[in-house]
Amino acid sequence: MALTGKVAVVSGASRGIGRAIAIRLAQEGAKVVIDHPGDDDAALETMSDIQKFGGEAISVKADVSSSPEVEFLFRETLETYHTVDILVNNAGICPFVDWFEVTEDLWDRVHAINLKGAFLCSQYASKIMRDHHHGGRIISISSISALVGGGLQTHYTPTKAGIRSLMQSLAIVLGPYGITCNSILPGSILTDINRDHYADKKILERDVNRIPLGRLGTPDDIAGVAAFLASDDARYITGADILVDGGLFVNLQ
Ligand SMILES: NC(=O)C1=CN([C@@H]2O[C@H](COP(=O)(O)OP(=O)(O)OC[C@H]3O[C@@H](n4cnc5c(N)ncnc54)[C@H](O)[C@@H]3O)[C@@H](O)[C@H]2O)C=CC1
Ligand SMILES: C[C@H](O)[C@@H]1OC(=O)[C@H](O)[C@@H]1O
Repeated sequence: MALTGKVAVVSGASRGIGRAIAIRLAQEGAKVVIDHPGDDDAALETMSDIQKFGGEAISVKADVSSSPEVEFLFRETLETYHTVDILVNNAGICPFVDWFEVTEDLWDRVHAINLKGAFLCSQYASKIMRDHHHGGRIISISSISALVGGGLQTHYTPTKAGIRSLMQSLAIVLGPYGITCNSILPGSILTDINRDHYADKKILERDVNRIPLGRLGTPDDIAGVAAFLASDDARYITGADILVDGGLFVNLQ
């Protein structure tokens, strides 16, 4: 197994893409820390799915937008597994809201969870990786929205562009420590984040028709790419993006 003996922290791993990544990394042999913001039942389900195939995981309640809670997340990780080799910055929210209705509070909340959360987790994880002298992998779930706009996502797309930019800058700073920093840019993946949005069949049909591969993505479509970036095969990749969108981005005409 490609990740045997590695310790991976996955933020927002109770559901959706984070959950699929946590399970896939555990299938590859990693010991996984399932971060969640208080989503206990779903986090326990992720953990029990991992334990069913003999994988190892713990779950830790920590809101990534809070520095003391992120400190707690990494303290618990060190107490149980003694190091961190892989961080996946996945936690995120995307309320679909009209531009004229976007409040300062909403703007701040989305930025605090999506972008500040990636900053806090990356800084805590990279200090451990630096001090333990074994290199590491930081993988952030940005979005196709780092490259294009979204009419109902004016408060969200800047956070995804920011995460991609953070990974590029961290690739420079952390390269000398053997820590790679990359982004995955998913297109439209059906999860709880957009389930209500896609309950509107017209919106669903419109979006699917724009995807050359003819379907929305699944969390597993992203999990395999995260496992690759965490593996030794990706050792010379840093500061890069992998767009995983079924061809949506190139479908202009
Ligand atoms: N579903 C999609 O089409 C796309 C999703 N993404 C990104 O993928 C990531 C995962 O989203 P999905 O799995 O789709 O949505 P989801 O809603 O299924 O999962 C989001 C996860 O983040 C966790 N979370 C929310 N606030 C948190 C906080 N303060 N601290 C810790 N965890 C928190 C939730 O508990 C949940 O496990 C997000 O960053 C999202 O922006 C990017 C591109 C497309
Ligand atoms: C949640 C949305 O469906 C999803 O989020 C993104 O980042 C993509 O751009 C999609 O719009």
